[in-house]
Amino acid sequence: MDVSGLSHAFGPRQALRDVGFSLAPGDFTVLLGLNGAGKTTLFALVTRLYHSRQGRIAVFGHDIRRQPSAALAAMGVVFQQPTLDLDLTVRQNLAYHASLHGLSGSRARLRIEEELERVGLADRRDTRVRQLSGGQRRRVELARALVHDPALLLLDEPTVGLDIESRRFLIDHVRHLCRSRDMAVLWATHLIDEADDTAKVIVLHQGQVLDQGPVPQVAARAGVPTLRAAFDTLTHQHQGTRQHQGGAAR
Ligand SMILES: Nc1ncnc2c1ncn2[C@@H]1O[C@H](COP(=O)(O)OP(=O)(O)OP(=O)(O)O)[C@@H](O)[C@H]1O
Repeated sequence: MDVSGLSHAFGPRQALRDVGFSLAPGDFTVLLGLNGAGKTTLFALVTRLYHSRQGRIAVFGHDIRRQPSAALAAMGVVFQQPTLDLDLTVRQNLAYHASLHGLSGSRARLRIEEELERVGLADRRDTRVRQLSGGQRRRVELARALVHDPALLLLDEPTVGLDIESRRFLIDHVRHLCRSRDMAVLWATHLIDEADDTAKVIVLHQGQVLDQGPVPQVAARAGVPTLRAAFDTLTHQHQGTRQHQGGAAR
């Protein structure tokens, strides 16, 4: 996926400013930012919930404005807010999604079984979602996002509200998928420890990308040993620059 020059404002509030990055197949990239950094706005633009007026978004060659169907077909999304129908069974939720993506009959059944098997929920296929735990629901959402075999997986704060075990399962599973399917993953979070040294990171703060790249490189550029320290350094520097600019303008 290639994003360049992306900006978005809600009235006078600038939520994103000139954001750019690229994701290659097999990349596990953490979009790291505090609450309000602009992560959800970015997801909304990439998934066409909002329209981008400034900038370009292309999903493996498909421009989101000119070829929206092809671009959306190439991505799977786990939104921040749960979006399963609680009164439908696990399988019904996935079947509905599969048919939206043009999968039906035996192909859909096969793909649903494969993904439920992978997240360890094949034996809950006929259970209503309402009866599942929070961690299990998240796993169903992940299976659903993958049913149509996307080349790009987007997850917005996927571990919020999960216990340690469910969180570990989700991270390990997604990292494994990334490697085994050569899938590009964008994992948005405010939890720094979800980006280990083998991940790439995009540090998003107050709508701007402050730095991006492999975690060790981002830390080295900031002149500190860890991503946590790099995040603090970058955000403090940014704060300083803004205050300086504000002062100069007055
Ligand atoms: N619909 C909206 N109308 C006005 N302002 C908005 C709207 N949605 C987001 N914002 C503002 O845009 C900025 C970015 O918000 P966004 O939700 O994208 O951040 P975030 O990084 O996803 O944070 P969180 O994890 O809390 O959702 C914030 O200042 C927020 O208040």
